[in-house]
Amino acid sequence: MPTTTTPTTTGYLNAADAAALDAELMSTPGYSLEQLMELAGLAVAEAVYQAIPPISERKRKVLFLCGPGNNGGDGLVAARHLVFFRQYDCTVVYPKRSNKPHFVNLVQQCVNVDIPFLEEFPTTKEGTIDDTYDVIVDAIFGFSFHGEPREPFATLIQRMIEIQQQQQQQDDNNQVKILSVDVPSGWNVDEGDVAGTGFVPDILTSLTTPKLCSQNFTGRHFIGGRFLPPAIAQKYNVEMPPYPGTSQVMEVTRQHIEGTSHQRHTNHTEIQNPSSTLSSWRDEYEAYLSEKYRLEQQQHPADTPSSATTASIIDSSSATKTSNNDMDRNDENEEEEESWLLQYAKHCAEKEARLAANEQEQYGRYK
Ligand SMILES: NC(=O)C1=CN([C@@H]2O[C@H](COP(=O)(O)OP(=O)(O)OC[C@H]3O[C@@H](n4cnc5c(N)ncnc54)[C@H](O)[C@@H]3O)[C@@H](O)[C@H]2O)[C@@H](O)CC1
Ligand SMILES: [K+]
Repeated sequence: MPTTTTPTTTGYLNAADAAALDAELMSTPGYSLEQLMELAGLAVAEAVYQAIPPISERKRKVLFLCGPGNNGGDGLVAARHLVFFRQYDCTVVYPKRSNKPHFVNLVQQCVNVDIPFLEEFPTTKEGTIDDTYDVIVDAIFGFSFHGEPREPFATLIQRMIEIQQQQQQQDDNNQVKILSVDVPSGWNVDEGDVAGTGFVPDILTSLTTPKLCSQNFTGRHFIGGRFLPPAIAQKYNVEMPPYPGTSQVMEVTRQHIEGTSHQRHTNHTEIQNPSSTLSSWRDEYEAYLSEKYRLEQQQHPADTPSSATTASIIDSSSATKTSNNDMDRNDENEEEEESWLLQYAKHCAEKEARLAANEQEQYGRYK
């Protein structure tokens, strides 16, 4: 059985621990890469759905940039699931295909649902970069990336940066959003964008638990990968988020300013009271929860729990945080945890029911 280095105590995994956890999980009887990648990819698809929800006028266009390893595999799985979510048209750029049977099968499954494959970043008829996508999913590199990106992936990362630079000049709400899978590609897994590329995704979906490089990420942040058994989570000091209901992801964005015109980069500086380095996803989540409830109450006062309930959710969330650091948690704290989890889960279930009703209505238009 592989041994871990000293796990970080921050709740964020460094590259060595992420690899050790991954190896340990795969060597644990009962788990397979295929199964975990399927769940990871499903989580990514759900994060896309939540961050860039369907619209009624047309299908959303999603471009997947898939790298040579398992991060790219997550992208292939996510593309297929999004097609089954119905309101998304997916295209995959997969320039360096793995010939492992699992990956060959994943490609075939995408082909079976008519997903087109490209070798390089798409261009328009005029030869310029095609930036007509609603979302670009960066599934190029994950936690095994090191050094400087080599071709053909360096160019794919460069294209994302160029699109971001172009869009900075435009005041347009229809900007393409970039969602990175697990790690923003090109970032050092422990230290972030030390190469100074300037690439900052709008959305990050961390798998299993956030990696060290995401400590100062201030865009929308989801955690997915709802499969870690408690013994491994404990060994690596990973705290699983309280995923609501059947969801494969949970948003833990530090400060999520919903409804503002979402200017990339300026969005990062608009954030109020940004926490400095966070101690765990819980800090991020608490700030998010408080902001989310404040905004939802403003927008739909009759639809959201009362401020007293909200305050108690957040208070007991803080209480849980303290108690979670204490392995001898008492019953009272467990009850508190249950109470805020249950309230939050109930709120999410109501919201999901509303979304499902909307979707039902929209689906009729696509038939
Ligand atoms: N345990 C987990 O949490 C799970 C992780 N999964 C995914 O697996 C990822 C890790 O997968 P892998 O270990 O295959 O690694 P990656 O997908 O991060 O990348 C490895 C590949 O990138 C290449 N590479 C590395 N540095 C490069 C450079 N500078 N230029 C060009 N190519 C370079 C390597 O040769 C290798 O082919 C995670 O980030 C996550 O997305 C999921 O699929 C399944 C569950
Ligand atoms: K990535």
